[in-house]
Amino acid sequence: MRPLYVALDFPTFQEASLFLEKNNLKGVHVKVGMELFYREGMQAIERLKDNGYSIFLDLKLHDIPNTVKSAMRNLASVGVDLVNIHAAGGSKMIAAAREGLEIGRNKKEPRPLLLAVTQLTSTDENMLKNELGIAWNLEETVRNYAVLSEKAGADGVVCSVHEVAMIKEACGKSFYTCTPGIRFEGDQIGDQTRVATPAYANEQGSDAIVMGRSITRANNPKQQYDKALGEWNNG
Ligand SMILES: O=C(O)c1cc(=O)[nH]c(=O)n1[C@@H]1O[C@H](COP(=O)(O)O)[C@@H](O)[C@H]1O
Repeated sequence: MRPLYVALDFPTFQEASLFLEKNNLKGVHVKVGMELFYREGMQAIERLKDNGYSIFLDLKLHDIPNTVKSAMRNLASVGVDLVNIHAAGGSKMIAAAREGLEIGRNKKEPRPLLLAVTQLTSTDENMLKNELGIAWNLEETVRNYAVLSEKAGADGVVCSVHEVAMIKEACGKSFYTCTPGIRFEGDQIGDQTRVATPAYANEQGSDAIVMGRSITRANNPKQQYDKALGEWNNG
């Protein structure tokens, strides 16, 4: 079954684990991002792993190749499912990230998959053109970054659901697509712009979805999680 990663965007490990326990979400797939990691560090990852969680470690590395390689070597040892970088770091940085992962991986476990963020799901056409100064349109930018990432050794990308089919066509069916920006019909979209429902992600063939606030900030998170899982698995 393809995973639904719940984004544990909480300020402390205590709040994150209380959330999982209180809502009977023990053992689900989770994503740890900057908010939690910058406070709790690798200990949080190790504790989640000890408790049987599958983890997407979302730190979106973007630096010179040598620094990214060394950082990835350290991150790899803990044995998470997925790690990510920004494709905008370029092909040398992406290749260095892959090298770091190969060197640092725990040989008893599968190597974490390396995903490159194409364009954040909060970015829209206007921002791309008028703030980032990118001449391609959004679709072309995402496609070009995906192709660049694939050639440089990434296992897949983070993108919006709307770009999955195009990326699979350009990079091959097995190139992994992880899609955040997931909302239920009628939800507040907040700071996201390229959003889609879990059902549409299923229809478009995403390999994994990431869902945060529509579950974590809901009145009944467990009910929303079950609803998302139902849509995601059955369309
Ligand atoms: O790499 C990511 O996880 C990511 C990439 C992206 O383009 N957009 C995006 O929203 N994310 C992450 O996915 C989560 C989405 O959270 P919600 O908008 O609350 O569902 C956040 O933790 C983001 O950091």
